[in-house]
Amino acid sequence: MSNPCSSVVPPDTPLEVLADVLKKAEALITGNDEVKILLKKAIQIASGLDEYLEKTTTQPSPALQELWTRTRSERWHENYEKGITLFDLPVTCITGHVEGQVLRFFARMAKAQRVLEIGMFTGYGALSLAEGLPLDGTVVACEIEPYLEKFARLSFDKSPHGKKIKVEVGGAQETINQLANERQQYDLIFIDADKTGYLEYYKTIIDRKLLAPGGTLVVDNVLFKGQVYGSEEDMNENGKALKEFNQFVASDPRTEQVLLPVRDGMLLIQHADSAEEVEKVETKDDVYSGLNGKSVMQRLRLDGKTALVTGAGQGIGRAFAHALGEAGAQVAVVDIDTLRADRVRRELISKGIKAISIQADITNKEDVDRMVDQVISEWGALHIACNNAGVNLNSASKDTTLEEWDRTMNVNLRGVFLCCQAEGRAMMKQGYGKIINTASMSSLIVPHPQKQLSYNTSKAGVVKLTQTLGTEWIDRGVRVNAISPGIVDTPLIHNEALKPLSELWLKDIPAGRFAEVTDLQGAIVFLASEASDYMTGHNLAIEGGQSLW
Ligand SMILES: C[S@@+](CC[C@H](N)C(=O)[O-])C[C@H]1O[C@@H](n2cnc3c(N)ncnc32)[C@H](O)[C@@H]1O
Repeated sequence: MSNPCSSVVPPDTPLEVLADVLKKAEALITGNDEVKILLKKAIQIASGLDEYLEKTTTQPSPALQELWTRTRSERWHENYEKGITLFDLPVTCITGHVEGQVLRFFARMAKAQRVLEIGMFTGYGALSLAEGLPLDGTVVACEIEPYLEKFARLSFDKSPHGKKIKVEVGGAQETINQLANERQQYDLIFIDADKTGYLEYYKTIIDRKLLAPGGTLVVDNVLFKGQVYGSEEDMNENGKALKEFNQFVASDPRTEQVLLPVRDGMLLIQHADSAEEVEKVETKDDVYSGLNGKSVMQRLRLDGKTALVTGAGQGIGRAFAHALGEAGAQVAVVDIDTLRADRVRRELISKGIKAISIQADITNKEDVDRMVDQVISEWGALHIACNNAGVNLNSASKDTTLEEWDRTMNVNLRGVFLCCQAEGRAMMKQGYGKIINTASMSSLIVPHPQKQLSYNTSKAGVVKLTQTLGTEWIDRGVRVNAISPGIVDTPLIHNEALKPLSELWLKDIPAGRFAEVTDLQGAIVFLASEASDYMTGHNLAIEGGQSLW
């Protein structure tokens, strides 16, 4: 990938301007060989740096490369003449490879969740920022040109990170006023729109607290091709605006800043008052500073953790696998059905989550041991285990066959015991682990009018097993808890035989609807995270209030 600001397009950074000036001087010199040699050397150093940075920086993702190529080959001037764009946009607008990578690093280093970009153009910066965010991160990108939203979206749709980007079409000042009215806050803000608007953007961001505490504001083009420190005569309107902007920020006691000479200059700004405010605070305990320095949201993250979920090929297990992965864990998708497990594994990989699939029958001890061994040999540890696989067979108790009873107990109770035992042994060796068993609301009430003695009994057994293990293993660092879902809208309840019961069930649910598998995702992340470390043996019912009626 080459620089858009090379020979084809006018110089766009102080270095490019310098190289250009030196080349012009070289062309004018006649005779004096010594001066020529010195000029050549100066040209080499000035014009070689950007290219060297391009080469030594990690190459962009395929989606960014494609976006770059499309941006370069678009006929921007013609678009303007035909009225497709409101303004005559120069191709040098694009952030580009090195700066894009810097933005990606900033997003990662700041552990940013929420990013605001003012001035998107074709989306190179927005996509670079999105690539640096966790799966649940968001970039709001402001852009005045409606055409650019469509242009950028084509490339965003080809990237797994594109869906993190929301484009706000319109004047950026109006958009950020609206965001401030909504009391939105961002961990990272990138200003890269009309230069004469910078000061107002800055004032709105700082005065109206759009920048979250501890957040960073990054402002692009603050050197403006060297004009801000060059002679007044060479300054155009934008150069003047940026000089004034830089002076204002430098003398603002509310912020501190550093100017990095990356390409056309990137100014990093943070709130300065935090150090003084912190001094004034009397109680600086774990509540104030966060346990081990981590905020509660950071303690809910599962980065670096490894997890397995049984019955993850569909329904609740699949939702658990996605939730754990979105929170940062690497996930082993376990199912008796290889194809289903692999399908979910591929879903996770497509979202950038590290995942493997394991075929295992949880009623078979060898399979269960192999499942745990495989996770540990793949990732070195097992931190989180969700024992979710189960069956639901129904019959009036007087007619319940021994086969139904045995099958239900075999999968729902014996299988969960086998899993807990193998997982608990591995976790106790590590001194830390989280086991979450899927029980059921039927461990608390007797759902009706369907008859399901063996199911209810097995799930009550899962709760007692959870309580017993939860108290037995807590001093070895292993927490065992259960989630008891109410009636979940999974393929299981769309079974013809169960359909007539739906209306009756709905009358019993204060929430007035069945649970969606997504209703359970917050709970699984919480129970898997260190935020719930003091909870053990608990049965967490998520049933829209059904067990209370
Ligand atoms: C330098 S380009 C942005 C480059 C972009 N950050 C990137 O990563 O490639 C500036 C963009 O700001 C947009 N813009 C200019 N004035 C604006 C305004 N008042 N509100 C919103 N967008 C504006 C322009 O249409 C242009 O696309």
